[in-house]
Amino acid sequence: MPNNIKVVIAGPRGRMGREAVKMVTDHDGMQLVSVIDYKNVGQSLDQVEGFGYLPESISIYNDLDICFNETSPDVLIDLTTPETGYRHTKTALLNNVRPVVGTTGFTSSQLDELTNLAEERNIGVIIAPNFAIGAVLMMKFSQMAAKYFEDVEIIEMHHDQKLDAPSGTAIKTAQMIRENRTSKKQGHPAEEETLEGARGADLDGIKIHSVRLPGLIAHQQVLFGSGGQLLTIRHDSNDRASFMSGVSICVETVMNLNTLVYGLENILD
Ligand SMILES: NC(=O)C1=CN([C@@H]2O[C@H](COP(=O)(O)OP(=O)(O)OC[C@H]3O[C@@H](n4cnc5c(N)ncnc54)[C@H](O)[C@@H]3O)[C@@H](O)[C@H]2O)C=CC1
Ligand SMILES: O=C(O)C1=N[C@H](C(=O)O)C[C@H](O)C1
Repeated sequence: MPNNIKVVIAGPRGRMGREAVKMVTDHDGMQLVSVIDYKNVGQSLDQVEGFGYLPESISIYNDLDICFNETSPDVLIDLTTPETGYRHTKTALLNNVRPVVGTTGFTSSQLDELTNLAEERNIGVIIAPNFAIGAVLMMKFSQMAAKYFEDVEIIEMHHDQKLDAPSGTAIKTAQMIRENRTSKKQGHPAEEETLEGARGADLDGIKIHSVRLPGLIAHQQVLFGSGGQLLTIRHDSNDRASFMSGVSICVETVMNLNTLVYGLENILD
């Protein structure tokens, strides 16, 4: 396949952004046409530390409208922060650039607003809280298990530089489990927290516990319990390369969408 999908990446110096720059640069069917950052604006990415391997110059922009106008990307990959990612996604839609969003931490009203905007503009968007295929399977297996186990708690564990809690993956997992589970308040009916937060966050009765420690990357376990048995479904991303095949699938798929898709599981066969 020739270099036919033109891609811009927001957040290229980040942990995920650096992997995405490599993935797009190495991909025969994609061309990195520009990046969005607030540092080194007007310079070329190959002059920035860690990007000396790039074979050609890639302009760094801060203003999205100018970037889109001058480099005509088809797809924006956003790997930034919740506030910036939301703003970028909206601007991309208004410029007919298709967003593939890995950034987590959007509120449900922001997701609703972006869904409506995509529909109005008749343009595809993929928002994927987790691009790792193994994580998608963990979520799907958990959704299956929820038919048989009504008591479940989620423990997500991430590196200590993560901004949002709970993780986007944990929220998506709970939402998928909720589809197969009768709403239930778990634990003892009279249980009380003697230390606030001890029982974790609550999504329709599903408890979510967030761990943040140096040394971790991205891990989650979903625990299902019933009389005399415990089922644990666990996924570990030990390297951010684990997310890149999912990013690549999303970039290719978003070219043929005209609505917003929330979750990689919705586009995998
Ligand atoms: N969907 C998925 O599979 C995954 C999603 N993530 C999410 O991706 C996002 C990024 O994660 P990391 O790379 O670990 O974070 P990071 O902190 O390493 O990178 C974020 C980057 O965004 C840049 N940035 C912030 N504001 C900006 C702006 N206004 N314009 C341009 N760039 C800006 C920062 O300079 C930084 O380089 C997070 O929301 C995280 O939760 C992370 C891993 C996997
Ligand atoms: O910030 C991260 O690192 C990750 N964020 C995503 C999330 O919030 O679920 C995906 C993955 O867990 C890594």
